[in-house]
Amino acid sequence: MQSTVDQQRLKQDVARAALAYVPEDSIIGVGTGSTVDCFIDALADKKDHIRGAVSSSERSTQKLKALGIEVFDLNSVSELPIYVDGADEVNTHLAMIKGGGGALTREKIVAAVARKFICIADQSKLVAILGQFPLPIEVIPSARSYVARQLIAFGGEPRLRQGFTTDNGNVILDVHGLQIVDPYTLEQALNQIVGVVCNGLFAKRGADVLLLGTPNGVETKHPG
Ligand SMILES: O=C[C@H](O)[C@H](O)[C@H](O)COP(=O)(O)O
Repeated sequence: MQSTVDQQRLKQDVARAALAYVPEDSIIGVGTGSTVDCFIDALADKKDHIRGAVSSSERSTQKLKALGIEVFDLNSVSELPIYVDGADEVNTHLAMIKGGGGALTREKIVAAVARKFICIADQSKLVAILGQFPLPIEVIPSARSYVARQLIAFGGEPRLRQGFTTDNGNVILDVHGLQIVDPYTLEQALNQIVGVVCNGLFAKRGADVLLLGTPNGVETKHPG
């Protein structure tokens, strides 16, 4: 059983390893979460070598700015060489479940713009089949009940994330009990439900590189 201290060290290890992918004089995409927090801390040492960042959440924006890293609006940036973000679960094809922190929609948008997605994660996130972690779905508030009924038809058990509003003013339904053997197809199908803004499956745009933190060092993985 891994202790919290050990897990934090693995997050710091992968965060530092991701710095090798940051091009000089670039604007990079930065995700959200506790692993990305470690990456932003590490990035501060390199801040004079980059132009700045596009952020996927208010949380990361505040942290970047506090460390003196300029944050650009995505609409003012035409290309991003890399996007660095964590995952709640990742499989060997580097498809992911994301959105545990509720930032999935902006994350998917920034990831879509980036040429390369670098996923940083400790070893606990690597799974054979996605779905043990409840799948987050961002929903327009007035469509909440309708979407929940549709999700039951997919075999899942949707639960409203209580007391939580996304940066976009929407709610999150966390879908429990899914065994996601075909993430690409499920991602497309969920997008067809009216009222769904975004789902937390990143399969169409999965990661290009996974930096996986293990007690024996950082392993670099590519889609299998
Ligand atoms: O909305 C949150 C993001 O998708 C995160 O990347 C994900 O939840 C992983 O976060 P953490 O690094 O804290 O486990």
